[in-house]
Amino acid sequence: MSVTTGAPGSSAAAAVDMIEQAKRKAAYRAVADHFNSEMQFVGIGSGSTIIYGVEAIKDCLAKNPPKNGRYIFFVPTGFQSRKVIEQAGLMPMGFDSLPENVMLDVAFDGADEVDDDLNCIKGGGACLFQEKLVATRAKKFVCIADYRKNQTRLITKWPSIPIEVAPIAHATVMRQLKLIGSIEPVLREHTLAKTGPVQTDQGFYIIDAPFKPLLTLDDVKNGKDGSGKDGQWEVTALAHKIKSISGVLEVGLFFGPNGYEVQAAGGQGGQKPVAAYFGNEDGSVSVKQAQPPK
Ligand SMILES: O=C(CO)[C@H](O)[C@H](O)COP(=O)(O)O
Repeated sequence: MSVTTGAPGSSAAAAVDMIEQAKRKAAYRAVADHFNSEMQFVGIGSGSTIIYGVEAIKDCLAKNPPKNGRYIFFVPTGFQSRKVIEQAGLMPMGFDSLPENVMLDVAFDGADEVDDDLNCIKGGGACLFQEKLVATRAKKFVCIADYRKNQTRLITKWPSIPIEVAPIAHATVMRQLKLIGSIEPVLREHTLAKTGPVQTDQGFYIIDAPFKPLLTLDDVKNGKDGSGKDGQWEVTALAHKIKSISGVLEVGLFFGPNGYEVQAAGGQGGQKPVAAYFGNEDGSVSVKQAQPPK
């Protein structure tokens, strides 16, 4: 997760402040549209933007508390997310404590980039595996971000795909990624006091794998070749290809049918969001959303 700072009063500080306001605006709109105090189980993602999502939920609950002293359980996607839930005075529940057959009413999370089909890159904060577990356990998965993440295609501004790998396999996975067209994948390392590879909540490593900008299904329908020839991939094809490499626990591409579509087909959950909210520089919020069920 990169954080830009600047001296108070400087133009860099004003830019940071504007981005933070954009995240907060998006979070409040997303929560107003998709959360209510009658819900029972809610997923909470990781990163800097979700902090505003939890703030918005807390504000909503202060105005409309659950009736009859009922609790809402908030399911985190990792250590940071659990801390955010606890610090807000909300009730955390571990993913593995969810009763069988229970779906989350909604899951909110940030994103590193979202395309026009609502495919996402996630994992900038090294939490992709648990984020995918939670997203696919939700009736609806909702992303919150600022305008920088809103792009037509993935790998437009965000440079690479985070991939969570078993430490013992990281070198062999990097080699495989190069063979399928990744341009110089890197093992993510600490940049501050500690040296060595970043470890996820599972004790795994993260490889950041750059690719050419990814094609959407519309691009393919319009005749473009997304099969990986010359390193040019369509999102779903690339996600399956990376996931099939031995040693990969999870790929930071959230793709395929969304929760509405999966449920309409008789299944549960979907890893693609049903809606993504982007706070803009001018204070407005843009929404990309899937058609809800009739
Ligand atoms: O996927 C994630 C963590 O692994 C985050 O949700 C994503 O990186 C967005 O973070 P931020 O809200 O700080 O921009």
